Amino acid sequence: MSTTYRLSKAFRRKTFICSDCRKWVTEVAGKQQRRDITQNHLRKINIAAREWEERKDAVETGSAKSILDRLEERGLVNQIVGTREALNRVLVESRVGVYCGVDPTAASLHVGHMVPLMALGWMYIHGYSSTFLLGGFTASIGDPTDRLQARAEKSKSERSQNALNMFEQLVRLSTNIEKYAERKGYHREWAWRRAVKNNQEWWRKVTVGDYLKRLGKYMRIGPMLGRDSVKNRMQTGDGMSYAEFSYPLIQGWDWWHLYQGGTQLQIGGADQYGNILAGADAVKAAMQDDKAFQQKHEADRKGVDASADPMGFTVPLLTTASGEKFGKSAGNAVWLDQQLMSSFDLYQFFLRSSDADVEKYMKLLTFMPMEEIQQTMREHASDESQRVAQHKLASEFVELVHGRPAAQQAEQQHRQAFSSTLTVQDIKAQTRTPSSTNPDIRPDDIHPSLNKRAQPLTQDASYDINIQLPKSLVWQQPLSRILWSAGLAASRSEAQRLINNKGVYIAGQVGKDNEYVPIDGHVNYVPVKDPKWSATEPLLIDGELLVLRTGKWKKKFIRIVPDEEYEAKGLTCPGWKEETESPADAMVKADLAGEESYRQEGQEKAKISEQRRRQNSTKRFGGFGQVTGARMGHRRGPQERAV
Ligand SMILES: N[C@@H](Cc1ccc(O)cc1)C(=O)O
Repeated sequence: MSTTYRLSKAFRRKTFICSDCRKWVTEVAGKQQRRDITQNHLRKINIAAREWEERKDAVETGSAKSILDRLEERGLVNQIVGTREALNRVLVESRVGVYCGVDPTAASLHVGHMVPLMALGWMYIHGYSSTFLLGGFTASIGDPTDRLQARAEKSKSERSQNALNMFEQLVRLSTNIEKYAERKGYHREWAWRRAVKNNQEWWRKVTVGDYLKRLGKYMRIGPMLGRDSVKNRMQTGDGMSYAEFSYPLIQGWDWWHLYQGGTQLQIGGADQYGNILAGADAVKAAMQDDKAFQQKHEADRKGVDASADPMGFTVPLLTTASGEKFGKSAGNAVWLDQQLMSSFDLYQFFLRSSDADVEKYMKLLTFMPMEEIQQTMREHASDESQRVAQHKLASEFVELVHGRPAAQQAEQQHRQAFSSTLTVQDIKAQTRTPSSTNPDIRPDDIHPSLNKRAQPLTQDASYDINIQLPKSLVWQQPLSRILWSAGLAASRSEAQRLINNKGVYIAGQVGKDNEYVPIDGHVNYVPVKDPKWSATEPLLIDGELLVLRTGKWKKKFIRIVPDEEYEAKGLTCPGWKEETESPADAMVKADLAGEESYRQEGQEKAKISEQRRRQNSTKRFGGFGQVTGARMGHRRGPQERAV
């Protein structure tokens, strides 16, 4: 038997066609499976190989840009592991595989994750076989990169819930990337390959013996000890567990696993340079150890001009023009899950981008061609108040992550709610009829809300500007409580802070005697000045409609319904019945608390070791109860108990 045709000069897979029996042979762990091959399939392989050659020629003769040039021009490349020349060569030469991993440390991806995933998306739509990897196993160890303290241990059920959510999200995202690219003129080709994997799949089977013999044996601890994350932990942080110390090798093993199927490249966030570098060494070591693989690999690569070394690159950290970490809006993480952040809110988040940032975000976070971005910026410059570029960015991004119907709906709602000619009549119409007037929107396009926040009027939009609340939660209730129930604040205390800071507005007008009166024509907002103010009823439009705004952008049109009706509809919201804070709110809070402590770490190095010493001694005296007590206190303060 000999191999006459290999798909894998381009793909480098262990799949080939047997010259004797003319069948597909797939080799898995030394075992061969044979399948019939159709002429049609052969033809497709030939076409794909020819197209690749043509593209390669075009790049080599300078008539087309290489993928690396394209990524760089959009600002998607930060540091390269390996040399730029070698990386460019590899990418021009063959359809190498590429992967990017994400650890499910929360229930949802957030905006910051999107930068490396966009780089992966670009590679996918240029024909490189792409793996979206979920670090189900690695998350249980916790990447110690740039952290002075180990991540808080999560329960097994929380970990698996997070992994399930995020896996599903990655599947949806990879499909959306394809759909979105289609609209941008990148039509799916037969040779495009994408996969979503969970590293649990192989870690379940790896034995300690395998790991130590095939990888551990070759890795020197000198360079590993020299990494900043390790040094900082040893000197000023909490010390480091053996598992965390091994994290880069474990990530490296993932790469080795994928490398055997042709994944030569890894992409990561800005902080992943060290892990990718260590991973490249690990792959080389494991390859040296596996003589059989090496021989087969070399045979497969005959005629390929480029290096077979594992390579990679990192993308830049997403920041605002003023240098802040992007992805936290008014203290909240910008989640991509519609159950945690509605399309409307996500749209709004991007609508708030500054003029100095918007172009950069379009390059990093959309598939808009460069010419379209420039054209949009020119239009934007002619009247910045229209926020043309921000609207464009928002609608492109929402389309990418939530799909086109959701983006269209969010845009429509925004344009309406923020138009200067908005009238009470408009709001009444909007809250009475289903908010999705767009015929393209089907319930399947927008997945239903499972979360406990205020529910929308219709089933086919998750969170939106129109909500209903039961009368008992509004009537004679403090405004802070209404804000919380309406989803405008993550807790009652946060709501109270907003009111104290004069960040809450209510649709109405101030009458002759300085009293509030409801509006009836154009919508006007008055700031709530009195922190204890609770006189909401006189401001209800027609006795049933309340319009609230927090800050400049967040609005809710609230229709008040009898409690029985609210209950009959199966609706729920914070404060309703036994509901306390929703899981989503609790998550936002936990994340904020985490972020806050992370931010302070830099300044508090000395304090941390002091704290550790104190904690140790408390533990010795049975201080666990205290720790738990403090946590519970954080979740629900005394003033937040049910009234
Ligand atoms: N360590 C990566 C996630 C990751 C996990 C496993 C991998 O193989 C690759 C990447 C991060 O924290 O962002």
